[in-house]
Amino acid sequence: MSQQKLVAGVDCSTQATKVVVCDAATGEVLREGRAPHPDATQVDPAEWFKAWEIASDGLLDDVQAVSVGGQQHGMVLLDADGQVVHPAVLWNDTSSADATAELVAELGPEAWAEATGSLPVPSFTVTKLRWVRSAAPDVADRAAAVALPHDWLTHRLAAGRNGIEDLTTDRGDASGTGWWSPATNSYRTDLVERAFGRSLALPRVAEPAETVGETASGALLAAGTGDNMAAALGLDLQPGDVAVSLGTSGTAFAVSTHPTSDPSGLVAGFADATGRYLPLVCTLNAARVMSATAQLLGMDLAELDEAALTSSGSNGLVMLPYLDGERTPDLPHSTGLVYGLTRATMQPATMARAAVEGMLCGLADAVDALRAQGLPVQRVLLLGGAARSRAVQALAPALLGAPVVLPEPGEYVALGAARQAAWALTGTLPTWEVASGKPETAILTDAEAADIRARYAAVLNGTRPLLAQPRP
Ligand SMILES: Nc1ncnc2c1ncn2[C@@H]1O[C@H](COP(=O)(O)OP(=O)(O)O)[C@@H](O)[C@H]1O
Ligand SMILES: O=C(CO)[C@@H](O)[C@H](O)COP(=O)(O)O
Repeated sequence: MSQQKLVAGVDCSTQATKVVVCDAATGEVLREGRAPHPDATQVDPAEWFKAWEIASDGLLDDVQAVSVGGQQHGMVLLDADGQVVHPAVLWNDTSSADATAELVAELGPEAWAEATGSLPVPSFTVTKLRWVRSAAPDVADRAAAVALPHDWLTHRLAAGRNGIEDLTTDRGDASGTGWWSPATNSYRTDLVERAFGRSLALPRVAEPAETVGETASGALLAAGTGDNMAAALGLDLQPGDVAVSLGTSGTAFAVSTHPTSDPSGLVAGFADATGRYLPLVCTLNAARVMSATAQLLGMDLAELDEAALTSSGSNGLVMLPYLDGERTPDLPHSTGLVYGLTRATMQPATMARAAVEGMLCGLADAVDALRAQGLPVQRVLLLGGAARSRAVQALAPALLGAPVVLPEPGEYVALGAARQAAWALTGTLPTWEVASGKPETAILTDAEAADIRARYAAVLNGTRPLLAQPRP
């Protein structure tokens, strides 16, 4: 009789750490845990380790391999002894907006896209390096290495790792730094020096199925990856599939066998966790648009959903949901905007509907940007916390312009990390079935969706100078 092998996958995301323990052969989830993170854009990495300890408590006894998927881009600066010298500056911290403009102006958009596959936006780690130089020069002076959230947590979990020279990362997460080229599989250390004024130690880029260490209890540690790359693994994304993830960030991404480079900055030319590529568009405002609107309206998320579904439509009410500034379109200083208030539209249900539509219009533009890069969009797989919303499911097909598949609710980032752990453990990437649920019935016609998107585009384009003003 064959012995069941267990693997664990971790999602160290913006809002929480989630852990799943799975059967390595089938992917069946046997145990799960989660613990929240502080609600901030600069977070002491020790908080992630605390959350990991709580989320994994009592789950790991017989687990043979572990892998960490993590929120992309966050800057973790370490001194020569491997100690953290500043709270990690996360992907959704827009302090580096001016630094971004400087870096883009210095090299030019085409040169950045050619060098790294992407045009840096304030999320990218390279812009945070430039920012810290002037914002906290004493911190910059002490820094000897720079790592990403999943690199740091993997390092922290690895027993017997001695110092910054033992740090590891993977292609997927490295591709979001702004100093690694997916096309050539190599670091551009000149870009670190350009941003930071001097060199820093960088994690070694591990192979996709590599074992990079062992935990204190003797489980193998796989390379880990960025959260979107892990979700692609968890979904077993294939060409023609586009994943739309509605978590803290909104992302639309697809696997590709060739690298992309978009100097317009809309599509980031990332790498995936299998040796391929993962062109991706990311918005800063997704699930939290719904929770903030629910709070405004004095509703919980189920009531917001119900209100959005029963509303007769947004009737011309448009919400640009840039509550945390925005990344795509590149408007880091922007604030949100509600346009089209009349006595008829100034109603809770209409506002609920406009919030869901506004969030989805941002993602519809993201899916169009992937199409413009020549990526086929045969179907959209909806995931992330807000994919549980019935209103989202009902509005998404017509707004995104593609059939929507709803993978069964699950932690696909943690699952993808677990699948990578199984790959490192057994030497073979296992085939795990992804079960699909039944999405809510679609409620918009194509003509209605086109009208909503046209109004959204008109408000966005008409107010761009206003949205570029500094936030109050
Ligand atoms: N039914 C729902 N409708 C809308 N949003 C939801 C629903 N369920 C959960 N969420 C939201 O999903 C978010 C968490 O999603 P998740 O994908 O785990 O995010 P992250 O990976 O960024 O931590 C929270 O903001 C939560 O409010
Ligand atoms: O910055 C990006 C992608 O480029 C984000 O997608 C982060 O990776 C954070 O993701 P969530 O916490 O929202 O899952």
